[in-house]
Amino acid sequence: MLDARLQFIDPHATPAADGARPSRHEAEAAIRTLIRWAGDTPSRAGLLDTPARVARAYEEWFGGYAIDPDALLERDFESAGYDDIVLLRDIPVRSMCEHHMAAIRGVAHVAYLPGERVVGISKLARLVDAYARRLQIQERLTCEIADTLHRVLKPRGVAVVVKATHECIGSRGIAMHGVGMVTKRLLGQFERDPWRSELLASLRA
Ligand SMILES: Nc1nc2c(ncn2[C@@H]2O[C@H](COP(=O)(O)OP(=O)(O)OP(=O)(O)O)[C@@H](O)[C@H]2O)c(=O)[nH]1
Ligand SMILES: [Zn+2]
Repeated sequence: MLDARLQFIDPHATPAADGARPSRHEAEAAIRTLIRWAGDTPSRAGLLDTPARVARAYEEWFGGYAIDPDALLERDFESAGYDDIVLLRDIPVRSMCEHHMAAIRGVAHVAYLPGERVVGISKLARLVDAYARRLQIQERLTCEIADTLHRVLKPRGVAVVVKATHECIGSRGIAMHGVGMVTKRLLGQFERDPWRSELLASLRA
């Protein structure tokens, strides 16, 4: 099933840059190596199925590589005269930091100012998820969501705000739980007033 879903390879992700994609068998062997390196014994009963489980979990956490984000926005509709802000708030962000492969958790707010066309709101949430479920830094995640929506839908403006906490600073290193990071990208008419102020007011509301 996974291989079928992996037909799309994101040009920015270069997943095959270090060689062909390893087999599931190789992935599970790598997890056994990590278990041993952590200090445990992969052959003990409780860990026997763990490599397979972790591989399946990786298919979910990194399922974004199999999704073509542009294709998510293919089906659009006439905006029917609506010309004000469309804002989808509090879209869950479940990502992985590319430095430590640790969880990034938070929300994204995605807004656009329609031109001729609008998209189904679920597609905005799917777009966030497609880029989140990859190895990321928050800045790139924010830009990729905004730039794709801007390029494909061609609205008058796009704004993306991501608010997230990073497990890599919450549970290791500086170990400061609850520190939040906020990133935003404003494009087109959101770069200037009056829409910039309108947007920021909508986000505060
Ligand atoms: N800008 C940015 N930095 C991030 C993000 N996720 C994690 N980081 C940071 O990436 C940096 C990697 O720095 P390194 O010095 O190479 O790694 P490290 O030795 O593990 O750093 P410490 O976390 O300070 O212990 C750390 O400062 C992380 O806090 C992100 O989304 N954006
Ligand atoms: Zn990290």
